[in-house]
Amino acid sequence: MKILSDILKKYKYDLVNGSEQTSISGIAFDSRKVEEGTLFVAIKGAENDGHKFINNAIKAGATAIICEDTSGIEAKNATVISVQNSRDALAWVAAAWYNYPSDTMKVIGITGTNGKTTTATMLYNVFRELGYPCGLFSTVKILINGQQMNATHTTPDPLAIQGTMAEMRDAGCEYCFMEVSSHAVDQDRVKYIDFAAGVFTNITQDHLDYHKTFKNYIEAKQKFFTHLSKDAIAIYNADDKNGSIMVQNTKAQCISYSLKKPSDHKAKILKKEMDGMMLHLEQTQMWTMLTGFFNAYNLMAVYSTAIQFYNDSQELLRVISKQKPVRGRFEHIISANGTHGIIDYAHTPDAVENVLSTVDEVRTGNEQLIVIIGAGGNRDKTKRPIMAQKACRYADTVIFTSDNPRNEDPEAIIQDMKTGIPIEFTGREFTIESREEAIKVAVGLAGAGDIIVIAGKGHETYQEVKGVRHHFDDREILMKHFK
Ligand SMILES: CC(=O)N[C@H]1[C@@H](OP(=O)(O)OP(=O)(O)OC[C@H]2O[C@@H](n3ccc(=O)[nH]c3=O)[C@H](O)[C@@H]2O)O[C@H](CO)[C@@H](O)[C@@H]1O[C@H](C)C(=O)N[C@@H](C)C(=O)N[C@H](CCC(=O)O)C(=O)O
Ligand SMILES: Nc1ncnc2c1ncn2[C@@H]1O[C@H](COP(=O)(O)OP(=O)(O)OP(=O)(O)O)[C@@H](O)[C@H]1O
Ligand SMILES: N[C@H](CCC[C@H](N)C(=O)O)C(=O)O
Ligand SMILES: [Mg+2]
Repeated sequence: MKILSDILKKYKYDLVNGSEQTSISGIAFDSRKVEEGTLFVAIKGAENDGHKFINNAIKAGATAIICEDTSGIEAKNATVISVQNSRDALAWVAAAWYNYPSDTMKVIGITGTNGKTTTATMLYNVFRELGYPCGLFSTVKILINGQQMNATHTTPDPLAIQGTMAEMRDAGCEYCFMEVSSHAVDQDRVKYIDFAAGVFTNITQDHLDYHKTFKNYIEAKQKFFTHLSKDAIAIYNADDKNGSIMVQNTKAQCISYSLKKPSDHKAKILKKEMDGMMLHLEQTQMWTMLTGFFNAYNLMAVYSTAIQFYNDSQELLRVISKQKPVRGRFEHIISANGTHGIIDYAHTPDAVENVLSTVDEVRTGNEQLIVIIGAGGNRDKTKRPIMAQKACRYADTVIFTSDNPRNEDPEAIIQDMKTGIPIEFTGREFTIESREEAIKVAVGLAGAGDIIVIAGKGHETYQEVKGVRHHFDDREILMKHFK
């Protein structure tokens, strides 16, 4: 139990009804999760307005309400607090409820269109190997010193973040690595977290369904760096067109990394192969099991961040060079007869370009490249034809298939994609809506040495159709047909 005035101390609000001395047994922003004594925070969302559920929350036992609009509230005995921005207030009370866990550890937030999971996961693994207790928030999973919890979002809601971070604190974590999505910044999910560092990987087209314009998308990511404190460090990719823009308003100390320009940390790719590459970094040659220039950027992000907190460069490079690819990111499987399968989470035009151009660089040129690709439903529609166009640019054969159709018609999503097929490619594509069938056909077409890239779902173990998640795992299906 906590007293309302304690969790609102120093926060700007108006008391509309009741008393700030009200006791609170918990916090909820979903009326369906309210219990006796809960503080209910009403949020205006994309689909619903939490204000409509305030009276339900009170009936369910809420003793206090935080909201922006107090009209229509049948308060009776409930305390009603009016604030300017409920999402901001939710982030504030969530941090206070769990006694500010981010104050007790170094929290490092990683943002960017692509590379967040790869970078955050590698940082977590590197610091664990260096002997530090650590936590990780990622798209794939949440980890506390090796103990796994399921992830529902790339960056969860403020209550889930603060609650999990409190568990990290209780487990003695010294570091917490967290993917920070643009949705999370826009919705204040990470506000009032005391970040020790922020990392920017890159920004290219995605999420225009949500942000509407690329400019808004850039601004959402920039806001994350603008909110860092003067004691924090902002580490950014200087080769990205918007790298310096990200950090232009930050008070944090800025550190840059690059493969092309003068910067604080610089690397060079010496040799690239299917299963790794040789990098030159800090006067040292380092072999890594990750491949592709995009992974050289991820490794630079890892090194440039880690060296801020752990200053033995050689030891750091030794541990970084031992890192394996992250699940579903350029995951390479070879069949008994020598066909190569690559499972990758490329679900943006830039990621498709990067993965396929990398395959193109490491292939001999005599083998076939078959790409299986789809696009998610209820997400940015404008990226669909561009993803298709990129696939056709490098592949010999493209099989268009279903990803997570969500509430859209999978056939219509595929049709959107196919408008991006260049005329000269016509006739080299198939449409096989069933993803399993698409994988089976690709395996049937491929011989020894040929390469099948399965893009878009990476680590995912489900296919989401009309709100239901059916078990589906690209890796499992590929292995089955590889036998
Ligand atoms: C568009 C979006 O980001 N939506 C997220 C947002 O929901 P919302 O605030 O818009 O919620 P809403 O459904 O409109 O409801 C408004 C309010 O009414 C409340 N409500 C609703 C019904 C009811 O009966 N009672 C009630 O109180 C809701 O709990 C909510 O507080 O806030 C919720 C809680 O944090 C999220 O679960 C939800 O994620 C949805 C499921 C989602 O799909 N989000 C994706 C797009 C997302 O966030 N993706 C990014 C990563 C993307 C990437 O980097 O690739 C992520 O971080 O995962
Ligand atoms: N630094 C990078 N630059 C560009 N593309 C990348 C980079 N790193 C990875 N990719 C591509 O993007 C895909 C997704 O990578 P990753 O999961 O690390 O990104 P993410 O930012 O966490 O994605 P999400 O937004 O879905 O959480 C990879 O499978 C690969 O195709
Ligand atoms: N975090 C990303 C994942 C996309 C993965 C792809 N398989 C899809 O369903 O679109 C998103 O929500 O946009
Ligand atoms: Mg991710």
